[in-house]
Amino acid sequence: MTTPLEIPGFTHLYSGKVRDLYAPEGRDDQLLLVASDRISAFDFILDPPIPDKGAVLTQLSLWWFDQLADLVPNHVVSTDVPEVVAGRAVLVQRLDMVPVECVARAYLTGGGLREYLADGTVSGLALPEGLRDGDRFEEPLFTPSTKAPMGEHDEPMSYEAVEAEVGTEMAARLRDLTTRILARGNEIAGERGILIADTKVEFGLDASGGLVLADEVLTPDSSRFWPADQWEPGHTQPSFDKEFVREWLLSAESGWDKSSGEAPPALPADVVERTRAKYVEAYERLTGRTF
Ligand SMILES: C[C@H](c1ccccc1)n1cc(-c2ncnc(N)c2C#N)cn1
Repeated sequence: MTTPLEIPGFTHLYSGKVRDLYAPEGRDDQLLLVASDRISAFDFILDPPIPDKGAVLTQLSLWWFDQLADLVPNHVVSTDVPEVVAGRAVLVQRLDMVPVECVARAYLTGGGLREYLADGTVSGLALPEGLRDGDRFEEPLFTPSTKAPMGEHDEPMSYEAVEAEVGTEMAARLRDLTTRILARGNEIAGERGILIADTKVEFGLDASGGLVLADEVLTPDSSRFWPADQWEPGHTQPSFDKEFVREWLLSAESGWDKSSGEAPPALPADVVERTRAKYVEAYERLTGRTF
């Protein structure tokens, strides 16, 4: 992992795969959430970073927070951030984070599909037989998971386990909000030719115990974005944003053997640029704004 960026007036707290968390010196009620240009695929952080990815996804998340403000309050305090992270950082209210990865799925794929094929359930929810990769659920499903330590995979969590962790009332609230956020996301994205297959959101509790939407929301890093015009159940769907990266890494040209466990080679410039363009395209199609 690279050395985290030094930001005068802020203390580095934690680095995730693609984001970093800082504390403002002298203020313990806020945090600075910084999105890097790092891109992750096949469980590796790839090289090189994708120019502007952090800024595009930060601005997209801020737009989604506004679209969802009638549904749930959020943790955004200000976008007046240090110049060195301008456009790709957000000052947020420090919350008591709920220890559950709140995942909602509108389509069956990824880890949910693997669990379904193994035992007919997703996060303990029994599903009908005969579902295929990419099939759409009538309503988004709440399929929570644990918050695994860095580098490990989140484990599916049954709804009963969520209730045991946070209580029945909070569990119901988490399920309701998480599924409604994805449903709203798909209402809006669907009109713009993008399907959001699934998403992970995080909630925290404010000082008065109120539930607040935190982290990032409905970005290609927290969700699976699929081009709607290529949706075809029965096989892996193309990723809206990572397809060029995946295709190149799996091609003979890269020389990479995915099963080797070795880190992938650096991405060629054209793959980097075309991937950057997909992030900008997602932002502009969803928000109607120019990046
Ligand atoms: C998972 C995520 C993370 C972000 C960036 C880098 C690595 C992880 N994270 C968010 C908090 C957090 N804690 C207290 N209050 C908050 N408002 C937030 C938020 N958002 C802690 N971790």
